[in-house]
Amino acid sequence: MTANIQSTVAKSPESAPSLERTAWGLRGTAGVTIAARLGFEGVTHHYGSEVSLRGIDLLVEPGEVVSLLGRSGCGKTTLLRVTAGLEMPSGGRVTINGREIAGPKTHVPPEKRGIGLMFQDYALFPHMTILKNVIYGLASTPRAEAERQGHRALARVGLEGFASAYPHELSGGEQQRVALARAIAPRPSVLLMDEPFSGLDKRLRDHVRDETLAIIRETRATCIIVTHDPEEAMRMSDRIALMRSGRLLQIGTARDLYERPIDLYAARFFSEMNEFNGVVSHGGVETPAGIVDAGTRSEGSAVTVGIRPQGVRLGGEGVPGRVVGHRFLGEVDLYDVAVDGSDVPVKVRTRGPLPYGVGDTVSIALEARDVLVFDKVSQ
Ligand SMILES: Nc1ncnc2c1ncn2[C@@H]1O[C@H](COP(=O)(O)OP(=O)(O)OP(=O)(O)O)[C@@H](O)[C@H]1O
Repeated sequence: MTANIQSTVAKSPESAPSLERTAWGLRGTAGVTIAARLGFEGVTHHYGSEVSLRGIDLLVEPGEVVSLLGRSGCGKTTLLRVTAGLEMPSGGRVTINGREIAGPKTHVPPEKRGIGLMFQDYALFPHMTILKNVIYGLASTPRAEAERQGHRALARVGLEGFASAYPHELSGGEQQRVALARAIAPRPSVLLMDEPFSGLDKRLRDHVRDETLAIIRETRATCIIVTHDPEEAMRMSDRIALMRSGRLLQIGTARDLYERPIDLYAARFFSEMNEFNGVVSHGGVETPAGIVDAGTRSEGSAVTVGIRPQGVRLGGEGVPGRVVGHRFLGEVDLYDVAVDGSDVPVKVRTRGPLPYGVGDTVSIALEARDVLVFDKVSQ
């Protein structure tokens, strides 16, 4: 299900102007909802004997967009499914505006939660027209009104000309837009999106993300987006909830998580790292890349120092090394610099190439803001 602009145009039904197929609808025309506060208190979940959620506490403010970020299997989708009512929590509770929708004795059915869902595979019904797909969640609304809302949602995603088409006639990108229109048509107060962009061609993805975010903001829905892509999380959300092994490891703004990651695992999520173990001595830690400030770590404690490759400068004063690798990556260049005391070369990321080649002697120096010191980790 790859989507690209060419296939988009090629598949246009004759009745529809092909140019419109890449343009989204007018901004400000998505239906507005009353945003809700979504709460999780000690939410746990098991699949049989396997624990998938281990006590999730999280409050998502009305109209806030929060990304659930984490590696495969950490429980992101399960938390979304518990919220939607597709899974029952084993413990804890989920609330909307303080009202319990899932708890030890409560299970509000999915269709009564006022929640819009968008799945990774879009989950469109192949035998239904696009309009029927979009108004699927409006079963209790009078038909004419449901169709009016459906057309409006389709217009907002720029697909009003495709109401009577079928999903297979649309590209992946267009199907994504239909899924979005379906999710917003009932004006849900909470919108849940599970990897909504993962099926899209990379060239389309940024544009689709921006348009989708504009629609989310317009609807004012409270939104949770599941992703395993840190850049996507940073781009899309007000706050990021980083998950690991069924737990919320850290929650904060993109800047919080990038600048003050709670541990090395969190730091690794947002950047490649040069990592060295060391011991705090006289307020500093000696590493093969230079001495770094130990911050508040106590004297004699074992630490792991993480250094972002973009925080290593080449040239000038610093620790001597030798360039053992150089790759051109377009916007940046990546150098590998061998230094005494480390079997692994120091990775250095520069904006554009520098006048050094493999075999050259260089010196390296560290930018303090790209140096992070954590308790020593074994892995
Ligand atoms: N239907 C199921 N039956 C049994 N175990 C499951 C089921 N669904 C998920 N799991 C397990 O529960 C854990 C959490 O899965 P979940 O799908 O929530 O993670 P995720 O972070 O969304 O992963 P992904 O990014 O791969 O979708 C994993 O260990 C997974 O193997």
